[in-house]
Amino acid sequence: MMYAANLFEDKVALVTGGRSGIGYGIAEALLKLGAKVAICSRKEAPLAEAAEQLSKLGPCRYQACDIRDGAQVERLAERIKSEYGRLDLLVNNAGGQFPSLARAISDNGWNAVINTNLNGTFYVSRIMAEHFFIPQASGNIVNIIVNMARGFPGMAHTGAARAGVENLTKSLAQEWATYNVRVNCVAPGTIISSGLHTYAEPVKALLEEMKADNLMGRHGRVEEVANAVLFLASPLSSYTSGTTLYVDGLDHLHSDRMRLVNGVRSS
Ligand SMILES: CCCCC/C=C/C(=O)SCCNC(=O)CCNC(=O)[C@H](O)C(C)(C)COP(=O)(O)OP(=O)(O)OC[C@H]1O[C@@H](n2cnc3c(N)ncnc32)[C@H](O)[C@@H]1OP(=O)(O)O
Ligand SMILES: NC(=O)C1=CN([C@@H]2O[C@H](COP(=O)(O)OP(=O)(O)OC[C@H]3O[C@@H](n4cnc5c(N)ncnc54)[C@H](OP(=O)(O)O)[C@@H]3O)[C@@H](O)[C@H]2O)C=CC1
Repeated sequence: MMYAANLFEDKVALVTGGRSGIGYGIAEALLKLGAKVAICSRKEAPLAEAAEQLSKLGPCRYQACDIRDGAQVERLAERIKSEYGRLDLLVNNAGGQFPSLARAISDNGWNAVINTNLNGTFYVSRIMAEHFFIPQASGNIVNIIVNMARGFPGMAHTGAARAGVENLTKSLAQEWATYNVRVNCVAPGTIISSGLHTYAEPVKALLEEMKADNLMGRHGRVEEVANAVLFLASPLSSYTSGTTLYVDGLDHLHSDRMRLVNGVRSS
């Protein structure tokens, strides 16, 4: 860890989807640098277990919350207010999707992915801004999206949702600059994390081919995504807002995304 050990001392951060994978890694990194952290996700038991582990590093509270439900997000904001009294950083990490050809995505499947990745991100951002960032006249939002720079064949729903988040980021960054709130995205490529375990064969088998395609010859690590978040969350990036930082070993410039379509076709 090369950032100053007290970089986030006295800062409070909310990491959605913080019970697993990339979100857990981000929460861990923030705690190591002195932050107080809250994590949320839908499944209470693994969330409580994650919070117990993370609490060994520093204060970590949890609350079950489906980011698609504004009322649950409001209750989460109230809880953060009563536990910590303020919020300095929101990491919109919760998200996901399933591989499918576009023509096979049901209306319900489409809506589930849009609601999770786009609507959920908006609800949490607006509610945390109203409760904390705007009254405090300070705040920071980092949205975890995905590399979809050249579209996302095989996961068109999430490509559309994440493109929406990227554009939302540009809008909120401008509207909320006056309140001293910065908003940025981190766009991971393929990262070795619990998220990848959710995919069935033969999509899983594609991961090796995708690794071979990558110009750095490997997949990314959770810590590499967390480090990008730390930079955007910190004063080291104080003049940066409305941008996207790729953590993808160049996949946004060079990758064969159609591999996924071929994998889904043969499944
Ligand atoms: C291959 C390399 C890619 C690298 C880049 C990206 C990597 C990652 O993002 S890894 C992170 C992955 N983690 C996750 O995706 C976990 C979270 N995902 C989910 O929770 C679900 O996928 C969700 C987003 C769809 C939300 O789930 P939920 O609301 O609980 O959905 P339901 O089970 O109620 O289903 C709603 C609707 O969606 C259809 N559906 C769900 N899963 C699939 C599937 N695997 N295949 C096809 N359709 C699916 C489901 O059938 C429902 O539709 P209807 O049947 O029409 O009612
Ligand atoms: N791993 C990778 O290669 C990449 C991942 N990403 C993105 O990074 C983020 C984290 O991925 P990763 O850690 O790998 O995957 P995980 O599946 O481990 O993490 C997803 C997290 O989001 C939570 N979550 C999902 N839906 C909701 C919801 N509606 N409300 C609240 N929480 C929710 C899940 O918890 P619960 O089920 O309890 O709700 C889980 O903790 C995701 O947005 C993912 O799409 C982007 C690019 C690449």
